[in-house]
Amino acid sequence: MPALLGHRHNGRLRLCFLSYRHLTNLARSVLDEYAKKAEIEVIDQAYEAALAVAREREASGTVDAFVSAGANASYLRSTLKSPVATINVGGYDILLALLRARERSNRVGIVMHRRTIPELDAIKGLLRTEVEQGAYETPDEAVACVKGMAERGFPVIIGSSVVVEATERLGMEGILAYSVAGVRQGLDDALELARIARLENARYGQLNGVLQNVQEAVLAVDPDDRVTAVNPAMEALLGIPPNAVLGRIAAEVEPDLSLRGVLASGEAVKGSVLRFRSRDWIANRIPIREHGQITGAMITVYDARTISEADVSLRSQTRRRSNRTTRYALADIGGGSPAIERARATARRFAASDLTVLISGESGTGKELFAQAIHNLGSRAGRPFVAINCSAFPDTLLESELFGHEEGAFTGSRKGGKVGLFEAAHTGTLFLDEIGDMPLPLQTRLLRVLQEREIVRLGSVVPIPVDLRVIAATHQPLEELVAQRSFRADLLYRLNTLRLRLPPLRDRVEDVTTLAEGFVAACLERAQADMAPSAVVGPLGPWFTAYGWPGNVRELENICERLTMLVLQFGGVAAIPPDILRYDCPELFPEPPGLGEAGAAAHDGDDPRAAIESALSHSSGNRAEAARLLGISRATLWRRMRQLGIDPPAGAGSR
Ligand SMILES: Nc1ncnc2c1ncn2[C@@H]1O[C@H](COP(=O)(O)OP(=O)(O)OP(=O)(O)O)[C@@H](O)[C@H]1O
Repeated sequence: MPALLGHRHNGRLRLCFLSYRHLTNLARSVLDEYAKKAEIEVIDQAYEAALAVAREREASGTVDAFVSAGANASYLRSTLKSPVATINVGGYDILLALLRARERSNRVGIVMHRRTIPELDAIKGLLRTEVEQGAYETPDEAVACVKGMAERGFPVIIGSSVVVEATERLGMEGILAYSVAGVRQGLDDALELARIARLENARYGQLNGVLQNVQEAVLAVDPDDRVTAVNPAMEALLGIPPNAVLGRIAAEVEPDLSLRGVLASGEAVKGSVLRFRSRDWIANRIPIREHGQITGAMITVYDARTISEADVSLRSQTRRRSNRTTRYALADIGGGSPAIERARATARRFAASDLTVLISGESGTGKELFAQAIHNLGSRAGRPFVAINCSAFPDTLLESELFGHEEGAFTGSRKGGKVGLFEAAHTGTLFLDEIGDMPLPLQTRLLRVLQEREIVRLGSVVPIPVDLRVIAATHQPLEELVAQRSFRADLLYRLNTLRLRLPPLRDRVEDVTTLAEGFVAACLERAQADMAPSAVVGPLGPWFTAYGWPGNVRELENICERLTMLVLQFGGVAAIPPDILRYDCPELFPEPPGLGEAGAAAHDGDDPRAAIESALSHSSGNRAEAARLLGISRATLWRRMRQLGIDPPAGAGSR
């Protein structure tokens, strides 16, 4: 069923010739000539009867154009939507008819539909004929006109079929005004109109296809607010059967969808919000103009949820472009120690709420890992997770990173403005790492965002609502920062709603091996090596547990990567030369025991500075000799000296 007013069909052009008696008879010979060009149906009826047939043909879509004459033609044209070509009576036709009439009488009447021909008065003297003209609107008027002329002594009357019939009924002579040439012209016009109608219908068909398939609900009206187009999405929205509103006044179908305002003002109204069937919809009303004239208007209605989904996807694409994705879930958090189990259980609890979380813990204890896990476990999973390290930006840059800016907000601001991370994290989570390093003025702005849930871009005054969860992290004791007045107490209270404290690795040594095996396994997999992680970690267990892990899990991960590379290079832990092991992983491997007290001291003894200085003095500044005395490698000695700020003795060179 078409959703636009119009119809569609293929093949030969189809005409419907609607005329009455005398004209039909006149046309028959001509119609045969046109049989090659079009299918022509001839209907010999007048007025209502003709109209009923025409309507039926139009509804069934079996006719491209109609051809008719006189009153019939005007009647059809005022009622049908399809094109109607008219067979006209030209001046030459009248002249020929007059010449024929004059053979019978020099008193001739001419009765035409709706018109008289003033020029005839000028030539009637030439013809030496008395000519009386009459015009009619309805068949009854035609008959009355003919009767009047008969009474006034006009024995011959020229006119349309109705006139000829009425004249003949009075026993007088009627002459048809139409000519064969006029019929041909009418048929030619009809063919042209039919061809154009076909083109228009094809265009309609294409438009209709688009209309049927757009997701938005669409309704269009003509200048009288009558519905001319509607698509299935709109019918579904209105809860009406297909095509039930075509031709009806839109404002009566649904007052909320009225287009009268737009038709009257000619101005588009975009982005208005409608409440419909307990949902929010966004409507755009647009006038339709052709050659500057308003020929109608249309309304498109979108489900507000679609827009918010698109908004989320757009924002998360921006996020993806800036390499912000969550990689970790709770299952990726390694370790089975009671401390980490407690942290995991807390994270699970926190994920169930939407409150702000503050994660504290030393660097490398997995604060971001936990933040991602909380995000992925909660209702915002799948939405953006945007992380920013507050200590990594100068103050002003941090502000524009977080809040975004309008074009021209400051020198060097990006053309077209920039979406800030608060906006990028909309509907998701913003992870503010190293919150303790956030400058005070920005803390004030952050507090306002947490309270108001809206942001204002730099250089703008328009608040933009944001719906996000904030997870902050710190390795600094924020309470102390509050005491030193470098952190706002009220912000701390706000952030502190849910607090997750992550234990340092040294307090959960039992996790080291498990974690190490996990990191080694990942490395082996990346290198596509067929080796058990325990083959790497097992022999090194004592070293792993003896070390203090100041860098926590990040340091462990790093060392595991280096060790795995060495194992792969040398084919096994035992095959790695001790020197290389010490050189590549000095933090893990103290100098082999038994190399002397000085060596142990140089590594982690009571007074490494004194040990090194004494060895250097014994070796007269020769570093190779000092390293040998200390039982450590030259590289380790050099590194230790740098760490402790021991200058090489003068003149010692690089030996
Ligand atoms: N329990 C854990 N299981 C597995 N990997 C972990 C664990 N904890 C931390 N990691 C890893 O250690 C590294 C550091 O973690 P993360 O970046 O989360 O620490 P952080 O506390 O946020 O560090 P910083 O304060 O320096 O930013 C990451 O590569 C992370 O994958």
